[in-house]
Order: sequence, then C-alpha cells, then structure tokens
Amino acid sequence: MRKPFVAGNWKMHGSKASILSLVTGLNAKADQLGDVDVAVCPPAIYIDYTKRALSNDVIALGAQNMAVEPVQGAYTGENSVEMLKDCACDYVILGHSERRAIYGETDAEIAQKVKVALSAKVTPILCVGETLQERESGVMESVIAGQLDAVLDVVGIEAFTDIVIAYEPVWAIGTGVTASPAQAQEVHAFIRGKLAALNSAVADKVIIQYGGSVKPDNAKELFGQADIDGGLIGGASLNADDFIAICKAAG
Ligand SMILES: O=C[C@H](O)COP(=O)(O)O
Repeated sequence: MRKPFVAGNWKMHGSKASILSLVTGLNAKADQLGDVDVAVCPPAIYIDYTKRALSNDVIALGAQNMAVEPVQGAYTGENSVEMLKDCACDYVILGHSERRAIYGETDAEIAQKVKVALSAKVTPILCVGETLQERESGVMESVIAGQLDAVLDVVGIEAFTDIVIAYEPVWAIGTGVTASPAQAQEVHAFIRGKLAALNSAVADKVIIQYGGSVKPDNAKELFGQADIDGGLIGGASLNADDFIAICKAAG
C-alpha cells in the first residue's frame, strides 16, 4: 500500500509577509492532515524562512530546482544539493515543464540532476508530461517514455524506489483545465506499467503524483484513481485552506 504524497510547488510566488501568512494557516491546520506525506517547495531564497515559520513536524520542505554540479564551486546563481540539505530540504522538484520549456533543461541534464539528488539522499520529484500538441498528434506515450528512459538510463530502475514521479500534462498546468480522472489514470497506469516491465516490485512502490489544476473540488476524484498517489499542486498550494483540503482528500 502506497502512502499518498502531496507537495505544494509555490513557483516564483510570495514575499516574507505572504509566506508568513500562508505558513501560519498551514500550521493551524497541520493536525488535521490524515495519513498523507506533505511537503511545500518555496522559492529557494525563502526555504530557510519557511523552515523557521513552520511550527509542525508533518510538513516537509522541498526545493524547486538545484544545480547539476554535485559540489559547490564557481557556479554563479546556483544552489547545490548540499545547500538544499543544509536548509532542511527532503525533496527537490526536477524537470518541471517550466524548467524544460522556459530554461531549456534537457532530459540528459535532468537525469544528471536526479543522480546528484539521489547520491545526497534528497528525494527527486521527477516531472514528466506532454504538451497538448504532443497529445493530439498521438506521441504522448513516447514523449513520456523518453523522459523516463533518460533517467532510467542514468540511475537504473532500482533507484526509482527513491524517486517520486509527478505526471503533469503541460496543457493542464495553471490553465484551470484538469485532466479528467480517467485521462490521468490512463497515463499513470502507463508509467507504472513501463516501470513494471523492468521491475514490478519497484513499480508497485513508486509514488506517482498528478499535477495540473488540482483544486479542492476535483482532488478527491483524481486521488481516488488506482495509480494516482497524491499530487503536485501549484496555484492552490498558495492558499492554506485549499492546500490542506487537497492534502486531506489524499489521506
Ligand atoms: O508544479 C505544479 C504544477 O505545475 C501544477 O500547477 P497548477 O496546480 O497551478 O496547475
């Protein structure tokens, strides 16, 4: 039985004032969270501030990205995995579609980042997903398979026991258009099946989150699907009541 996992990706949102307000709201309701793992992923500059504001031990921390270089050095503007650990991050989102599309991150670079995170025992939340054009032109499965294969080639199937996968159809991110529970389940089953072909025990264990316009009113049905083990939440994670409601829907 897989324990659901919900993570809030705050993206490039917030200020000290708004984060204090958000975290105060999360602290107030943290005891209502059920049997679900929960994390929030603030902008890097606010990770430590968020850590200090969190007064519960059930909400973990994650980062939204990290350097591919494994050790610190002359890499202006980057944050190493050890720095993330030093700031209490248990997770790091890697390969988010915004990093792929806006900043040109490649499958190969993302795979190296996954390897670096794993070697430091920080859990990667590996994002995969297709654009609308890829879905409509019938290459959705090969796109997602390619994104997974790039990582499998570098770290191997056994490493996926320590990797969280987030399936995020690009067309559903921040658009208010959610994949239907059936559409999402179909892709989650494809991902799990692909891993199962390599190692069924690993595939049974791996957490596969859904991300893309998850809200309190659609979370329960999405999370009720057999292969959906929680969510990676963008916009709705910026509202404490909404985020807690989504987490409760997974628990
Ligand atoms: O990382 C989170 C996803 O990109 C989903 O964002 P969203 O919930 O705002 O659609």
